[in-house]
Amino acid sequence: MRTTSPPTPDDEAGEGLSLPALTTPSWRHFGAQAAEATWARIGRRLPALTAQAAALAWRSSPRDVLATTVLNIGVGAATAWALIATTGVLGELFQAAPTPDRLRAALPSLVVLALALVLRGICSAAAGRAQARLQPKVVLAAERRFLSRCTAVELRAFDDSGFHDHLHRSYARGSDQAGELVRHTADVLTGVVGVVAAVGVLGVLHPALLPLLFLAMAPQWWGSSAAARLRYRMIMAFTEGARRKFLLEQIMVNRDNAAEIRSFTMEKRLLAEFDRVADRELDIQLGLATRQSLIRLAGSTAGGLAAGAVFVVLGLLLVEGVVEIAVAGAAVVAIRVAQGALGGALPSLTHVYESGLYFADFVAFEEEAARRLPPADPEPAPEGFEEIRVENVTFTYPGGRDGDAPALDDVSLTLRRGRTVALVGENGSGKTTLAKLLSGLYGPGRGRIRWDGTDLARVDATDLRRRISVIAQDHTHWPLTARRNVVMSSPGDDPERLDRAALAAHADTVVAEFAHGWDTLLDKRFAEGAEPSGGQWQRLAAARGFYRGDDGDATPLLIADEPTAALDARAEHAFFSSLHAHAGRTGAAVVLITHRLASVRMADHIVVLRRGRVVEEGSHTELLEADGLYRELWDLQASAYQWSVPQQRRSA
Ligand SMILES: Nc1ncnc2c1ncn2[C@@H]1O[C@H](COP(=O)(O)OP(=O)(O)OP(=O)(O)O)[C@@H](O)[C@H]1O
Repeated sequence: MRTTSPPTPDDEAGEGLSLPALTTPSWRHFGAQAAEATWARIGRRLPALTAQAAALAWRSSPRDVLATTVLNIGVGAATAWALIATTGVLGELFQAAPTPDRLRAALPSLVVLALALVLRGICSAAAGRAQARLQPKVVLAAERRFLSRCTAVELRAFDDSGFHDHLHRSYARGSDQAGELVRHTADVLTGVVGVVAAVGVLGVLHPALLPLLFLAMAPQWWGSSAAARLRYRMIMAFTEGARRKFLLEQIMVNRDNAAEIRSFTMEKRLLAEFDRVADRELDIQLGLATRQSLIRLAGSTAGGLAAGAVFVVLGLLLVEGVVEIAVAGAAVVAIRVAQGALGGALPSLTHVYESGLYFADFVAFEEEAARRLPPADPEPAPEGFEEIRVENVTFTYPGGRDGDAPALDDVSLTLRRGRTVALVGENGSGKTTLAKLLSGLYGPGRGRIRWDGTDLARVDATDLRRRISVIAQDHTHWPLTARRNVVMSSPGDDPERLDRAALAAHADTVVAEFAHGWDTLLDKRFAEGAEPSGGQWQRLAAARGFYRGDDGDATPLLIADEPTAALDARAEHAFFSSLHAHAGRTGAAVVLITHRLASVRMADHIVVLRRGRVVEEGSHTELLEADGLYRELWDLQASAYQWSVPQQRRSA
């Protein structure tokens, strides 16, 4: 017989994880566009991008925009002034006179030069400060607009995978890129002002000097564009690797995975996969460093040759008497200034283009979100109802394929105040979907839901939801105190109402066990935070629903979607009793969704769904007599309990 020895840690590391290929993210498209951008394309888009950046910045802080612009122009003016003063200084210094006389004559121009440089420094520092204040304001304003859009769109937008992708792309890059766009645009402005100042001064000194300036700047232009393209190509080459690395990091640092990583001894395999990806990233980075050095070498060689050519031409102009020596000296300084300004502006130009692509996508998301807002000027929701009528409602989730069956198909039913209706049916039969329509989260595709005479399609959905309390199947674990987790469902903080809600949901016993009672923070990420169990969370979510529903007539509908899935038998029984008591005491209509048919028995009316259609309805007794799907499900659950007792006795 062959025996196999258990794998050693080294075997496990060797196996790796063999992650499959990732799908191409849509934002990669922008990286590709940036990598292929030519100066002509950038130039064509620049006016629109600058206008967008200016509008965005203006909305965030007009004061800082004005300061940035005016101070940058001040930097340019001071630069021009300093260059002209330099000509004056050089002109006096090159006079044929004794040195002390020359120095004395140059002194006024020297003072002007010093003043111009000081002014330039002050303007430059103040412009930097205004720019530094502007960027975070732009990011915050963009984030705020993004979040307000996300929370305002209709819920169905989240079921559309296209919208969802767009949302995540905008979330990941949009607001930051808005800030980058404004920052780089301001940097371009600073650079352009510097170049314009140098060009202006050279033009005044002698127009023949202008071609020299362009000759000196050409290698820089080339080097900058080559470096930018190289950078983008490398980023593109490693995008997939970076995403894999991120994915692996997320698996390893996520608390939810920590237990399974250890149980299945995945540590070495995860690290081996990480090393493989990281080694490839390192190779690419080292390759990038070498190629960047080569480009820098080529750029500086070309720059040196251009500088040599400039000096030769300047020398010829001097010999021919076209320019004086002072002008030639000032021209050298002006060319250096222009080169410095261009060196700052060129990389920013490519960044403006790249940020602009992301920002345009961000703006497109905002426009799309605006199209998905609830209708404007709806009617106010009715205060209450005697009857809710669901009439021939058909509903299909957005993003489904043609031919997909609707989640609800021609469903009709009636709810009345003070009565409990149970929705039952197998998984995927449409119960939760119906509950979401009843709670005003979705509107029906066809058919109507009416509160007495009012069609809910016409009313303000937010206003309507204020009158409904929901105990959701997938409730949120709010990172708040136990008290806030419950009372957040209604304005105000009423201790007696909190006690009643906790009692109804059996959350009082849960809270009694927390170290700080109601003031215990329910999130382990915070200091002294607690971690309730699934059933404890469920009781708190139920208390939240009861708390909201306990306000007289203001909340006439309570919907409980599988509220007891995680509860123990005692808590479950108590919960259903509370639910019925709630309907009796407040006069609210209660909708209960559950697979526990023993509890459904207590409902006033039971609706059975199958594949999105109502197939049976009536009281428990009527449905048992009808001998249909409900009977079948009931018998299955009942037989499990009847069978278990003799079985246990036999084995005892
Ligand atoms: N957000 C969604 N997008 C697309 N389809 C959905 C979505 N939610 C549910 N569905 C589909 O709608 C149908 C009804 O689902 P629903 O959640 O209403 O069933 P259910 O009766 O509540 O099921 P369960 O008992 O498992 O909770 C299912 O086919 C499900 O796949």
